[in-house]
Amino acid sequence: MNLPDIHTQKLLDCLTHSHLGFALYRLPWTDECYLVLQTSGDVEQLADIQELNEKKGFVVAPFRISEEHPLVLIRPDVTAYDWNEISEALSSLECVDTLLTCKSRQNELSPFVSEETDKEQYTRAFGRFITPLQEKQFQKLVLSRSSARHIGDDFSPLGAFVRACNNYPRMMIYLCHTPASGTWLGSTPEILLSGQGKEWHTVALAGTMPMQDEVMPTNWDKKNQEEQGYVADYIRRIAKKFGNKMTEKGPYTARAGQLVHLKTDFYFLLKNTDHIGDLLQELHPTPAVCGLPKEEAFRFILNNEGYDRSYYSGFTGWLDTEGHTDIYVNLRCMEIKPGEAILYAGGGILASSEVESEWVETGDKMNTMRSILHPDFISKQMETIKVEE
Ligand SMILES: C=C(O[C@H]1C=CC=C(C(=O)O)[C@@H]1O)C(=O)O
Repeated sequence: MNLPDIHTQKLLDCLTHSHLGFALYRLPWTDECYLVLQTSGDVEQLADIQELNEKKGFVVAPFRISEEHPLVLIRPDVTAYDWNEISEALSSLECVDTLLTCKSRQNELSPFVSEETDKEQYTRAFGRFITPLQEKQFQKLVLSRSSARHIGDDFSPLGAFVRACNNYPRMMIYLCHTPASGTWLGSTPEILLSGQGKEWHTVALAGTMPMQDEVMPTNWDKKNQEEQGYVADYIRRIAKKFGNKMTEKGPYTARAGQLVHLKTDFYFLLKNTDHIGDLLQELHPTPAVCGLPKEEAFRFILNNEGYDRSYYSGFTGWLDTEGHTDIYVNLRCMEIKPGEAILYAGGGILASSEVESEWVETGDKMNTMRSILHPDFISKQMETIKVEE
């Protein structure tokens, strides 16, 4: 994907610190992106996921809905597809001149935390997670962490979005901003729910290995298979509850950037598209980001993980049950703030998990975003890490 013309680049970057809500997203294996923009009023904030029933717009849902992290819906006052349409749509906005003068607000940077301290905190959290797993209170728990990275004043969120599109053809890439949720950029491999009419699709994605010199490893150990099996059992049950004629493909090895995961696809005929919010409510948070049993794991994570997941491991994407819906789990993502980016990643923990390999895995997952942070990284990355296809 090329960058749009310079005026459009500037406008899209300005939108990330404006009072408007917008999302730019590109679906896997496509080369053009969509723009969804709400041109007036505050974005809608919903009290719970079920309120998404019969709604249309771009959804940004946190891991847990709170006053600080509301579930937001961007009303599609303007929608456009490809840079030509997007440029035209933006240029004809009434507020275009005001937009160009929008300055980003100053932000107090997160205190510097060394890699060592990060690891110590993670290790302590791992200790809190592994004990109840070994005592069989949980079958699985997902432990995650965040890490702040400095970004220069000249950082362009749009530039990073385009780099992500070019580096990760298999992923859904999005750049989204609302005053209520902040600015987020992600490159996610995990569909939560997509479809149109009666035909719908969801996946069970779990288990991780690094790519081996552009070759996909397929030697999945018992821990990874078990971890993905839990997710698949859960998704299968929900898909059967809300759908008919379910078919299943997998598990198979699927690439996501410089990682591979185990994936099962579930295709089904949705009984009632008016209840999409109910279905999302039951799917989220899946055991790929939370744990089992679900409610207990959700509470355990909130009380013991030791930090705020915010919108990481929530879900995001386009919702339109009269057209097409493409909603993804918010993984391999970062929040962009003035001067810094907060990167997030986690991994499934079972009683047999080991802290060192889990720590390394979260770092590998964070590299998905880290590698698009700096413009000069693009050439370095081309040399050292081949682009996916
Ligand atoms: C929780 C994340 O990934 C999930 C998706 C695929 C594989 C995962 C794993 O192997 O643990 C996780 O369940 C993340 O990227 O932060």
